Amino acid sequence: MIIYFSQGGHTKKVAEKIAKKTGDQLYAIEPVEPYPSKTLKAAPRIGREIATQTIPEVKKAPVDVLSDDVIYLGYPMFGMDMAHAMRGFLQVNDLSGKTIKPFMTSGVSTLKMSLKTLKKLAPNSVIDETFDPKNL
Ligand SMILES: Cc1cc2nc3c(=O)[nH]c(=O)nc-3n(C[C@H](O)[C@H](O)[C@H](O)COP(=O)(O)O)c2cc1C
Repeated sequence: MIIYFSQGGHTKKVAEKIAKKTGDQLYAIEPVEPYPSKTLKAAPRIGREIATQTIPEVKKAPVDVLSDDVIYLGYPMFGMDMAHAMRGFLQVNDLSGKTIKPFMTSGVSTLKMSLKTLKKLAPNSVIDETFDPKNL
């Protein structure tokens, strides 16, 4: 299963590329209050969430979304770390015992900059830090 958050579509594109290669299904996480798809409109909210360290409420995924042992987990980098919407997802969805293959899109930030947050929010998962969708 490929679980991703994408505000502006970049991460969605990468998720879809992974799906083509692996045949996995896609699940777009759903914030209770959706972000505008136009980045100019979404940016003030994202900026506020970064400044105030606010985690938005995110819907719980259906059980079948969480049934695979391997989860590809994708998010944009916002404020040099994992997008807050993905943090909200990990707070209400338990990925214990699973292998997480994380990927991200960003301007300049690296995946590594988000791994501390990922490990904190998925403490009982195996994180494949070497995963890179380009190598699929
Ligand atoms: C409010 C805001 C903050 C951002 N912060 C960062 C950042 O800290 N580091 C970075 O490399 N890119 C940053 N970006 C760029 C996004 O990570 C990049 O455009 C990403 O591909 C967006 O993914 P999406 O289209 O799937 O939402 C930021 C973008 C926005 C709108």
